[in-house]
Amino acid sequence: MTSTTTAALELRAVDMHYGFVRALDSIDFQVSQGEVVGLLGDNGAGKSTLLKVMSGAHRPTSGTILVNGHETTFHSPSAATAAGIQMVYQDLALVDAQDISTNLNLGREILRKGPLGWLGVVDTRAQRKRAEKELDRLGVRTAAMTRPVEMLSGGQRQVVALARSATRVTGESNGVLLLDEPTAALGYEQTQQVQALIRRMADHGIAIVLVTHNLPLAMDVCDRIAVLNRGRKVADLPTAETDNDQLVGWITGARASMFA
Ligand SMILES: Nc1ncnc2c1ncn2[C@@H]1O[C@H](COP(=O)(O)OP(=O)(O)OP(=O)(O)O)[C@@H](O)[C@H]1O
Repeated sequence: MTSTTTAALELRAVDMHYGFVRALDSIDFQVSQGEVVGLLGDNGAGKSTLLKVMSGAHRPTSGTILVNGHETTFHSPSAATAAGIQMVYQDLALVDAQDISTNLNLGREILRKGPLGWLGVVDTRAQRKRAEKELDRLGVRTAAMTRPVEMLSGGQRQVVALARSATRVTGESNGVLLLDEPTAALGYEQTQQVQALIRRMADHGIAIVLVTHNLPLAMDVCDRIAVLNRGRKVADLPTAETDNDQLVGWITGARASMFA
């Protein structure tokens, strides 16, 4: 990244302690609009903790968080969402019995006047129209809007969940999506589908942090990759400048830190 670009989200010297456990040790990290940054590391390396700090679920023990260059403190996940930063959880949090459109519009329903003239009936048609437009913009082709999401495949459900998160962060700025293992439960084709959507979302200017244990996925979809090892960042470089063996070396600790 050039010095003229302001990161959408930046962490400076972030520490996170759980009692005596130092889960994050002086982490510097940044992601810019339109960029996909992979966050790799072995079990217990600190990836989830870092995502929790970025999503407002945890307050860091020390360090600074900047959103679009402005220093910020998140007191809750909703404060982070209001700042355009949204965590997408593995378990998706979709309402199974409801259709795609209802799921995409959850929490931001369009209301119209009911039979007695009071505002308060969900405008299903307007909601469907908006959902179609938003999916279209992301280049997503899904089953009919009226299909309950419980009838979708794992990959389609993940696509709906990602699209829903994207609609929540794309306001005036393009927002930041934090993805925790979005393909963990998916087969090959479904992973391809989700991978393509991640790329398209970045092409729309969304900044994306992708935590994954799937190295080929990270190599394919990420512009940049950072590796954590026991709470420290040991590598951070453009994907084009690294390879599978190097990354495995940093993940396992066999390779010395770039920053030592
Ligand atoms: N709530 C907690 N209380 C105490 N220690 C914790 C807590 N959450 C995480 N830790 C510790 O912090 C360290 C980092 O854990 P974290 O879950 O962030 O790693 P991770 O890279 O996400 O691992 P995984 O790939 O297994 O999910 C580990 O040593 C873990 O045991």
